[in-house]
Amino acid sequence: MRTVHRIDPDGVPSQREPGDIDRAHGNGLVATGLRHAYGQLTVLDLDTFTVAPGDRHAVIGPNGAGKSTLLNILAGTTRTQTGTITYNGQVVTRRGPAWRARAGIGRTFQHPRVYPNLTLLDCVRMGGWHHRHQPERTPLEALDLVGLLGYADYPAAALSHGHRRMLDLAVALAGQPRVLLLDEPAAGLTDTLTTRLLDILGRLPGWMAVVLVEHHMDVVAALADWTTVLHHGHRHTDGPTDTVRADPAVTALYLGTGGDDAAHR
Ligand SMILES: Nc1ncnc2c1ncn2[C@@H]1O[C@H](COP(=O)(O)OP(=O)(O)OP(=O)(O)O)[C@@H](O)[C@H]1O
Repeated sequence: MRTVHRIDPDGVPSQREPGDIDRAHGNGLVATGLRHAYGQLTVLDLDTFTVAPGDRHAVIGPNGAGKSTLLNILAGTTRTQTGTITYNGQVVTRRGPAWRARAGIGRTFQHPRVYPNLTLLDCVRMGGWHHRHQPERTPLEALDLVGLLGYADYPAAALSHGHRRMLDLAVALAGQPRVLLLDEPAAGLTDTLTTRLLDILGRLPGWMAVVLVEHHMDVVAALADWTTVLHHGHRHTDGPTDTVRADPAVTALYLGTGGDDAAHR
C-alpha cells in the first residue's frame, strides 16, 4: 500500500497509512464491527473503518451499497445495531448527532435540510449553536467561504438546490468540525458550483479529516487520496484513489457486471 504525506494536528508532516490512528494520543474516529440491517436486509457489515486527522478519504460504491448508512452511523444520525465507535479514544457509540457535533464530528446531508423560513445567517448560527462562546463573525465567515455572504439576510427558501448544498456545507463548517463527513456534496451542482466546492474543500485545514461519499469520480480524484469501495454493505476494495479508479473490478461494479465473486473479493 502507498504511504501518503499528511499534516498532523500539530502541523508536522508525517508519513503513514490513511486511517492509521495515533495510538499515543488516540486521535481519530475508529469504528469496529459495524453491522446494520433493515429487516432481513443487511446493508452494512464492516470490520473496521478508521479516520485519522488529516485524512482525505472517499467512500464510493453503487446505489444502495451502504455509503450513507456508514456516514449516518459515524455521525450518530443512525445508531449502529452492533459494533463500537470511538472518537479520540472515547467510546461514542451511544452518543447522538448533537453530542458528536459538539465533539467535532460535523456532517452534510445527501438531501440538505434547511429551515426555509430562517435567513441563511440564522441557519448557519444554528449550525454553530453548540459553540457558546463562538465569535459572531464565524457564521458570516462560513457564509463567505461558500460564496453566500451577500445573501445572509435572504430566507433559505429562496435558494436553488445547489446553493442549499452550499448552505449545508456552511452550517457544517460553522460547527468547527475536526472530522467532516460529506454525503454527496457535488450531487446536482452546476459546473460553476462544483468548481467552487472543489476550491472550498481543497482549502480546508490540513488537520481536518474529510470523509467524502460521492458518485462523481472527478470530485473523488480531486479531493481524496484514499478510497474505500463498498458493495452490498461490505468493503470491496480500498487503496489509493488512483489505484482504485484504475481497478477493472471497481468499474465492473458500477456497470453492474461485477457479479458477487468480484464484489466480495
Ligand atoms: N430507513 C430505511 N429503511 C429500509 N431500508 C433502508 C433505509 N435506509 C436505507 N435503506 C436501504 O439500505 C441500503 C443502503 O442504503 P444507503 O442509503 O446507505 O446506500 P448508498 O450507498 O448511500 O446509496 P445511494 O448511492 O443510492 O445514496 C439500500 O438498500 C436502502 O434501500
